[in-house]
Parts: sequence; C-alpha cells; structure tokens
Amino acid sequence: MDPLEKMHFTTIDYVIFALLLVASMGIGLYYALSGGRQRTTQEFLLADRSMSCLPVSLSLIATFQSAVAIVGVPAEIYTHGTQYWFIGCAYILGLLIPAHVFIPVFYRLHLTSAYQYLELRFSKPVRICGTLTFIFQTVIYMGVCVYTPALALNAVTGFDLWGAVLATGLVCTLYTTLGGLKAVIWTDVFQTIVMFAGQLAVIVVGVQQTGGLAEVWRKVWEGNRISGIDLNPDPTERYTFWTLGVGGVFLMLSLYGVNQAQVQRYLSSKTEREAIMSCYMVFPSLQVALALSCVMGLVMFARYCGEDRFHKIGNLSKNEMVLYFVMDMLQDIPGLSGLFIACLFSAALSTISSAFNSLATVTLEDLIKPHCSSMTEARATLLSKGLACSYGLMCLAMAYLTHVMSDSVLQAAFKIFGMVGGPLLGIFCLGMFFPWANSTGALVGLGSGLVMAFWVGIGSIVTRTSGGPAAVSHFNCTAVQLSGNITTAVGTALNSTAVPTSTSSQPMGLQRFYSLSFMWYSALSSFTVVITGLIGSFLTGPMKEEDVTPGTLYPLLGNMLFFVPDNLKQNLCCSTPLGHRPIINVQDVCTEEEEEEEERQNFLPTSPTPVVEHETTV
Ligand SMILES: CC(C)(CO)[C@@H](O)C(=O)NCCC(=O)O
Ligand code: NA
Repeated sequence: MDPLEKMHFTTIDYVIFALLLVASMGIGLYYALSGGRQRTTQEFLLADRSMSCLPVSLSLIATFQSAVAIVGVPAEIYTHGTQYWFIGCAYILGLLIPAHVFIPVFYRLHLTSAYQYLELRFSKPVRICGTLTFIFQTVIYMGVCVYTPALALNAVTGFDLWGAVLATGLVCTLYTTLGGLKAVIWTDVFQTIVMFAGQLAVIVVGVQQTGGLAEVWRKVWEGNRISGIDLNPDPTERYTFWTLGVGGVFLMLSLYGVNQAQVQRYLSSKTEREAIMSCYMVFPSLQVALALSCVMGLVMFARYCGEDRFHKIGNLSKNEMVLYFVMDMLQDIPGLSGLFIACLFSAALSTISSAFNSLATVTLEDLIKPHCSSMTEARATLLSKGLACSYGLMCLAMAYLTHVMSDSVLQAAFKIFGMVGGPLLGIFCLGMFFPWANSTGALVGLGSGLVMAFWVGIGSIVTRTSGGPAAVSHFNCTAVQLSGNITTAVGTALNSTAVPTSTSSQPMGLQRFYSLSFMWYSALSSFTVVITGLIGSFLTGPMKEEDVTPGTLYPLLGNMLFFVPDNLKQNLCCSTPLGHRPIINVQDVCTEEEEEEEERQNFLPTSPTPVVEHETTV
C-alpha cells in the first residue's frame, strides 16, 4: 500500500480555519453579554422561548448533519452508486409527522425537557430511564462527531489529530457555556452556511477539473454510479428503497420527532406555529444538504475514473477518501482547502454544541431539579453552565473511545441512532398513541426495546454482518480494475482486521437476524417497545383514558378510526382530542405578560394553524 503524500496547508487556509473558530467564539461572547446575559435557565437553555423559524430550521438541520455525513455520504456514493439518495423520500413523512404530531403535543405541554413528558404521561422512573437512555446515546454520538473530522484531516494533511480534537472540543465548550442556546442556534446558522459553501466550492471546482457537467454525467453514467430504484424486499440489504424510504422514516422520527436536541429547538420557538414552520423549512434545506453530498460523491467518481490514482484512492478508508479528493483538487487554489476544512469542522461544531446544551438541559431538569426543589434561579443557571462545560470535556474523552473502536463512521452513527434512539421513539409513541399503556408497561417496553436493539446491533458487530462489505456494483471505466480495491476500502473502513469480502452465502437463522440492515434498527426497536409495552400494560391493568394526564395523548387511533361511530370509539378509549390549552409547568418561570402573549399568538381563533384540524375531527 503506497501511502499518499501528505498535502499541505498554506497560511491562508489556516487563517480561514481560525476565522471559523473566532467567529463562533464571537457569537458566543455576543450572547453572553447581550439580552438577559444568560442569567436565567430560560435564556440559557431555551433562548427565552423567543426564536423565529428561520434560525431554528437551520439549526435543526445542523444538529444531525455532522462531518460524519459530509465525509461518509460521498464515499458511499463513490463506492456503491446513488441508491443512498433515496433516503430523501423518508424526509417527507419524517418531518410531517413531527410537525403535526410531536410538536403540538410537546409545545402545548410547555415542557423544557422532552422527558418531562414521560413523567406527565407515565411516572418518574420512566422519565429517568428515558433521560439516561438519551444521555447514553448523545455522549457516544458526540465522540464520533468530534473525532471524524480530526481523523480525516490528520490522515491527509498530517495535521495533529489530538490538536484538532482539542481545538474543536474546547472552542465549542467555551461558546456553548458562554452564550447558551441562543449562541448555539446562531452559530448553527453561520456554520450551516459555511458547510454549504464548502461543499459547493468543491463541487464547482471538481466539475470544472473533470471537464464540465456533461463529462461528469457521462462518466458516472458509464461507470454505473446512477442507481435505479432497488425494490428488493430483503431486509438484510443495506440500502434499498424500503430500508431507506421506510426504515429511514423511523430514523428521522427518532431524530426530528423526539430527540431532546430537536425538541428543545421547537420549544425555544416563539409560537407553536413558528415551531411547525421551522420543521417544514427543514425539508428543502435537508434535501439540499443531501444533494450536495451525493453530487460530491459523483464528481469524485468522475474525477478519478480511468486514472491510475484510482488504485490508491481505493485503498484509502472511506473517511479519508473525500478529504484526499478535496485536498488534491483544491491545493492549487489558495484558501479553498481551508474553506472545506472549515466546512467539515462547522458540521462537527454545530452538532456537538447542540449535544452539550441538550445534555445540560436534561441533566438539570430531569436528574437534578426534582431533588433540589429549593434551588434558586441563579444557582440553577450556574449549574447548567457547569454541566454544559463538563459535557464538553467529556466529549474529548469520548473522542478517544471512538479512536479505540474504529468503524465506518456513517454506519456507526446510524447504529447509535437506531439502537438507542429507536427505543426512545418507541416509548414516546407508546405514551402518545395508546391510552391503555401504563408505567410498568412503559418500563418493560423500553427495557425490551433496548435489549432487542443491542442484541441485533452487538450481534452484527461481533459477527461482522449488517452493513458488511456489500457486493460492489461493477465499474465500467476503461483501463481500471476497481472492484477489488473498493471492496478492500470498505473492509478497511469497517474493521482493521481482515473481513470476509465475499457475501455470496445466504446467512441463516440468528446469523440472518444479525445481518438485518442497520436502517431497520429504529423501526425494529420502536415496534418492540410498543408491542411489549402494550402487552405489559394489559397484563398489569391497562390505564383508563380518563386517568391519563390531559394533553399527553394524541388521538391517532381516534383519527384513524374516523369511520367508527363516536360512542363506540368512547368504549375503545381512543377519542381524547389533543389538549387545547397548554398545561403550565410549575417549574417554568414565566411572567404573566409572556403567558398572555403566548396564548394570544397560539390560540387566535382565526389563526390558520394546521393544528385546528385535529379539533374538528373529534
Ligand atoms: C440524519 C440524516 C440521515 C438526514 O439526512 C443525515 O444527516 C445523516 O446521514 N447523518 C449521519 C450522521 C451525522 O451526520 O452525524
Ligand atoms: Na452539524
């Protein structure tokens, strides 16, 4: 294996990278010194519930668009063609359902943490289990997020790995601790723009160097990179229309519906309407983000197709491929490689800053406050800043853990989302849609969902099945024998040790279960939670609809059974309409004027909120 010569950075590249860090710090400082100067938890954790939809929507996409997607998706397209692009189909339901089901329920309950819902609906133990599950998920995920760009940068430029990890981790900790959620949201806006600009620059230069759009198209078409829709129903196939378009909806729901990082942004919106609008606005931006990374993969393919270097690139890991391509293309254009590095780090910063703030929120609201009811506001604010800072430092430790257990980062992220986010999605669905579910059922459900998810997840890692080196579609580029090299590349990305490169034998029994595509993990584990949760509830005495806290149910069954007469529905316990008035939480410090203002904005009889629909269906 011939190591690629290290690229180098010019001064201007370093300057651009430094500007990103300085600008982010500046935004943090600005929000530390303006407005309420971060002296209340309402401001620090919820941006005073005053945000409008534009910054919120950009911040929503920034949260789960990390460097993992920026380096992972193009490498996926390069090696396996455009099948992955079909995940864009999942964005439709994956955003409509949060907008019209989860946001109205959470917003009207006037929550701070999504897990407060679990206590209102079930009990305190369920809330604590939910919170701990979320903390576990986020802490692992942020390690992957901070490590990925640093590793890629190190591999290609020789830039110090731990230096980059420390710089991002510390800068992010600082501006998150200083400026609170307002700083997190506004840095997200800035960083999303840098992210798009960096990717666009690479695409434009790449197309130009390949010889124009027509040439790029010819090469990717002849090279078999444009995938048709794959309707293979086999659930062990990594990416098919079903795994992406259906399994992907559950993934999106666990991220955009019930994940605290996102729920907190919905709750920071001025009105429910703004929150719903922001969710709608995520759709086009997320499609743009997806298109940019897919097109970058195609351009990368076209650029090297038919060249000698293809061999070398084939030997790189998936994480390094994109960076190599970028540095190779941009190194003659001063500043552009710096811009792309800034893009990569923007993606990482915007994800870990959301993680720090949401972790501080749930730790304070769900784990500490219930035990210290007499805490003063000043002390709570100080504590939340301390928490944001500690999670920031913990992130550095997690980066080290990721370093030890290297895996293909895109798959690692999807596995974390599915294995831990899936059961969380399940427990919220159980509570919202099924009035019979009780607290015991919820605990049993969450437990079995996690067991199921970890069984298949760990099983697949140990037996190296799910998402293992899938058959590589053959290349048509003249003069290059690629398939072998690419397969090795995928293998190297997955495991440092040898991987069986042939997947021709059909797995049987448990082996087949372990090879379930990781895109189904969310769906599998959330269904497990709902089903075992319902069984557990019926065995221990189902809840009566009238005993459930008002406003915590969403009349899904009632709406679905619209043809059933009302009195029969009453007997089936599925007729409760969605709460019309927010239940004010005692923990929230909100002045009366603010409440009135909110009431006025949310419940204007003439306001064309889509939610009005639910009221008429009853
Ligand atoms: C969340 C999705 C699937 C939305 O397209 C995408 O942003 C993604 O693939 N994320 C991977 C994880 C990450 O970027 O950290
Ligand atoms: Na991000």
